Amino acid sequence: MALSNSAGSKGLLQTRELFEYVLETSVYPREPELLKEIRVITANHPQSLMSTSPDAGQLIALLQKLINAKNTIEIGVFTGYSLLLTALTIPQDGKITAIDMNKDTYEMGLPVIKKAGVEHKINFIQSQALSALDELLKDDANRGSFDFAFVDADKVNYQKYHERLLQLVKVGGIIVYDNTLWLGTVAMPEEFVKEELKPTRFYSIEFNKFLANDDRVQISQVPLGDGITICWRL
Ligand SMILES: C[S@@+](CC[C@H](N)C(=O)[O-])C[C@H]1O[C@@H](n2cnc3c(N)ncnc32)[C@H](O)[C@@H]1O
Ligand SMILES: O=c1cc(-c2ccc(O)cc2)oc2c(O)c(O)ccc12
Repeated sequence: MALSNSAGSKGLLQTRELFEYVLETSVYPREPELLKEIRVITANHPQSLMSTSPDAGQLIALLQKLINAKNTIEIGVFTGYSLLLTALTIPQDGKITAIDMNKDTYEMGLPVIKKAGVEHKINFIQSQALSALDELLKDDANRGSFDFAFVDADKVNYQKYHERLLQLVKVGGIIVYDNTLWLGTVAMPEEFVKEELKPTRFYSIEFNKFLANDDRVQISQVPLGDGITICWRL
């Protein structure tokens, strides 16, 4: 099924044909049916573009499998594409702490999550992410307890999330940040960038430089979806 949040564009690849080739050849044939359902539901939302792209999602699931992720955290749920992806990937007794200030969008995808039989793995916290993370940090049992974190929310706060996640994610765990290439604008001269994209472009450039110099993590920035940066906690 070709419907996607980003099939109307070429992602970050050279041509739309090449992007569609990757999706049609390697991504959609392996995408679970219920994730496709979340994409269909999300397509009706005016901000459907925000959904994690299936090609990036496929790599995220692979990373989770590789490290046997069991206890995970997600900042930025929206309608639940990345949430369901994680819920389908981790084991039956795995847990996801899923944080979003908007519960209405989470509830759009919830029937599909229930149909998948994975709701029991999810602790949805409706909150500003910073305060939710600070709350988690108050309990010493949470420190170093998470195997995997996925961050896909307000880019202005990524550095603040990073400092907190470094305390919550165990050594050997992984933190993935979405949108680190911000629609390709991080490498465009500022005068060519649409006004509404400029603030996030600025924060993304600063965050990318920060991560490049952070020796608490080993990183790889991957041009899938809108750019994801994988951080391995050292
Ligand atoms: C890009 S969408 C997440 C997409 C999601 N990962 C998916 O696969 O569909 C960003 C989400 O972050 C949430 N968000 C933005 N800023 C936030 C904040 N400061 N605290 C909590 N949630 C926030 C928004 O409500 C929105 O649902
Ligand atoms: O406006 C966007 C677009 C995206 C986006 C673009 C291309 C992809 O392959 C994936 C995602 O992501 C966004 C996002 O995460 C956000 O918080 C706000 C806006 C957008």
